[in-house]
Amino acid sequence: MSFNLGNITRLAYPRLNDFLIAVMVATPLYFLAPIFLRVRISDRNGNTLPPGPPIRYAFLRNYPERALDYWAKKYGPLFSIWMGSQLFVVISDPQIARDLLVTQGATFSSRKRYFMKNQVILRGRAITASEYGDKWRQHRRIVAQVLAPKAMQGFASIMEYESHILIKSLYEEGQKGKLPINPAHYAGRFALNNMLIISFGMRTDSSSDPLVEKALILAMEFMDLTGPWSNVVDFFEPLQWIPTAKRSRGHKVHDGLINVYGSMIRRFQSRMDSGGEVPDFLVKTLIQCREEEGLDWEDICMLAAVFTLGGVPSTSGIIQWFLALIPSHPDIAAKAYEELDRVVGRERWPNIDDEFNLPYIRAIIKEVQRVHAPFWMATPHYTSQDFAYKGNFIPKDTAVVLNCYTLHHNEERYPDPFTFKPERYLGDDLSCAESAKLGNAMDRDHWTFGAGRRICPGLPAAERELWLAISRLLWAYTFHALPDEPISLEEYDGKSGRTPRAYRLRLVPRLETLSLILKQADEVKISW
Ligand code: HEM
Repeated sequence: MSFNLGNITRLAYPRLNDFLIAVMVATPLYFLAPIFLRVRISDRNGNTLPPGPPIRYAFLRNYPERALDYWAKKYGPLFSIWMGSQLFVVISDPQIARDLLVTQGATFSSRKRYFMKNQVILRGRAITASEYGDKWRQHRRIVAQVLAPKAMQGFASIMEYESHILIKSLYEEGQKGKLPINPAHYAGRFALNNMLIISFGMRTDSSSDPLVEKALILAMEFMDLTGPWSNVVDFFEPLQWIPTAKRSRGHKVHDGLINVYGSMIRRFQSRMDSGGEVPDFLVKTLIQCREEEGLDWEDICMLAAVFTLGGVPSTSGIIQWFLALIPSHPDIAAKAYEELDRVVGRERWPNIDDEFNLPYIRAIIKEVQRVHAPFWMATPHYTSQDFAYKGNFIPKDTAVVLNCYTLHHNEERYPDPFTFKPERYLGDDLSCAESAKLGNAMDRDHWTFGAGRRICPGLPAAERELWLAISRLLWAYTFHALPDEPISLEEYDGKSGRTPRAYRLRLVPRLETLSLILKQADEVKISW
């Protein structure tokens, strides 16, 4: 018997080659798959991750709320998604939001150490970047003294004054309705002055004060750099070693915050040291309790800065969204005018005490916040331990997103959700802060200020500012878009906080009495 070796090798080698090729392809795939595909994880009781897209994403850059809304419809009110190495769980249902973020607050209240926002720019500070724990509790307690609803009553006259100046500067610079204006700068200065007074006891006394420009640019740059989904570097850690232009922008924002707010704090401190009079506001408290509370220099600067970072683009954004919406809703403006004329009259404008007598104006403000929440994803929370919820496993170190866009367009809660319809809030007599505490989460007005232990501590301040600005704008003006400059209600600027794309409108005085009222107060300098 003779063996034909030639035939054997011809038969065996192709198989060997196929096998080797298969191994060469499969091996890297085996190691790379977890980088590109979702992995199945379950706890020891067999609870698995909430369902979600099969592949991992590097970033969701523009309009991420649209992708989240699509996935929520496809995978349900609790879905999960992998962004590189980071697992996210997305909540799109009010009861689940309450069960997890509120009831299980001890597990669902930390923050991810986002590279750009929390490491490069805020360096773990400014409350919003602090992980859940003693430092966060301490910083939140310190600012709560200034921001609590009771403390806000002390700022009522300041906010009334700033809303007066807002209406007046729009009147003067818009030449009584003759000139179209972009309201961004005016709304920004209104919100900035309120925050400067609460934190430093000072204000800018003209629209051209360089501090307005500096503070607003820093806040907008912060919003642009810190989207919860927009930076690849947040989800692929090795990239954090590579210097990039974006990272340099982040460092510049950090340095800008320390320089701008640090130099104001230093001036304040040297006045205190020399025995001069300084107002009794946040910065004084921070300086006085510095040693006792063990605050370092960056803690103080960032706590002062967060008032403008957190409070300015959001509050001014809602005022801008209101002004963007109202020209295309003359029927709603007409109902507002009717209520204002009937309840307040034409001889004076509304003030803080009128709020609960003007339900339609309150309803307009709540509806603007529903259809144009500045943060469609709030600020992601982070889990500090494993948790199982109705068969779903949510591991420790999961980022948890409140999907406000889908929550705010829930047909069952808000029939005809894409229509701007203030009427839906008539009969809701609660403030946003009270509404957030309701036992039935389905009854909550909206989720614009987040939820649970991390809920926005600036809520009482923001509500007052919005009331004064919007009720007085409605009392004072009629609103006109320019025929050849349509105002977009779809597009926006900002990756974390969102403000409308630049637009112009004309604000025409509605009543003769406006000019008399505006004469009652002028710009004043408040500094030290
Ligand atoms: C209309 C205006 C505002 C809106 C829509 C808004 C919205 C939010 C949201 C969604 C969060 C995240 C909540 C969460 O994690 O669940 C937040 C947190 C925060 N906001 Fe506001 N905010 C506004 C005004 C303000 C003001 C005026 C201040 C300061 C005076 C402020 C200071 C903060 C701070 C410090 C945090 C971090 C809280 C924490 O992490 O514990 N906000 N805000």
